[in-house]
Amino acid sequence: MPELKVKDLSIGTLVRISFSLKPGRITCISGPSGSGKSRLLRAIADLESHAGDILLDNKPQGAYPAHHWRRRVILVPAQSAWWGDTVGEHFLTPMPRALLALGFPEDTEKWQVNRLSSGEKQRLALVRALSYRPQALLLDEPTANLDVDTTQEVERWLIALIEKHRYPTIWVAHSREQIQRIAHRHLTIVGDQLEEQEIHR
Ligand SMILES: Nc1ncnc2c1ncn2[C@@H]1O[C@H](COP(=O)(O)OP(=O)(O)OP(=O)(O)O)[C@@H](O)[C@H]1O
Repeated sequence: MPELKVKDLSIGTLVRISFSLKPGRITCISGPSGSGKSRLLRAIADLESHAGDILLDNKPQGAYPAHHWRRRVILVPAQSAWWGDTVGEHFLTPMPRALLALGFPEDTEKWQVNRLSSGEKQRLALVRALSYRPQALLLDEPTANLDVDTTQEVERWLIALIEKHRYPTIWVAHSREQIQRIAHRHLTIVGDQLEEQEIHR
């Protein structure tokens, strides 16, 4: 997978921030509520207008039709939207292995969306994103609705996939313990900038 580069990006209160995401590496981003984590992800996903450059494999965001970029650099928001009636119709390709790995039964793709719990929605939104065969992942608090055991199961599953497919990944996280478990790099929003944090293990 290619590298994802953010150069001199300004969005909301963040001013001219730059960083690179390496293939197969997880960059955790943390920061106080309202500091702009979700907006940063939305800008990188080309869902909000912004100043500065974002490049995938050295090709700028503007060189891709927006819908192509959004499939490649895919955002999984904290609260996922579901537009169809059944789970399976949201997947680009059937995802039996991922569903099995997350402990979902075989008929999950036939489930009605309106029966899903918030934790099921959150995990199925990850499966849906992967069905689009992305080249980079932007994960906004992907385990926020999950209990401790399920959180660690999803972490292990995601880490294995990120390593296998070498997705450059941003993972917004609040929990210090989670960041210690999963991050290769940790950036925190401080004022209008991102600050590098040490990861204590
Ligand atoms: N489209 C927008 N236009 C102007 N301001 C916005 C827009 N979207 C969000 N904001 C504001 O920008 C700030 C940052 O929002 P954002 O959702 O990125 O915060 P966050 O760091 O993800 O917070 P949390 O941890 O609570 O989810 C907030 O004050 C929010 O109200």
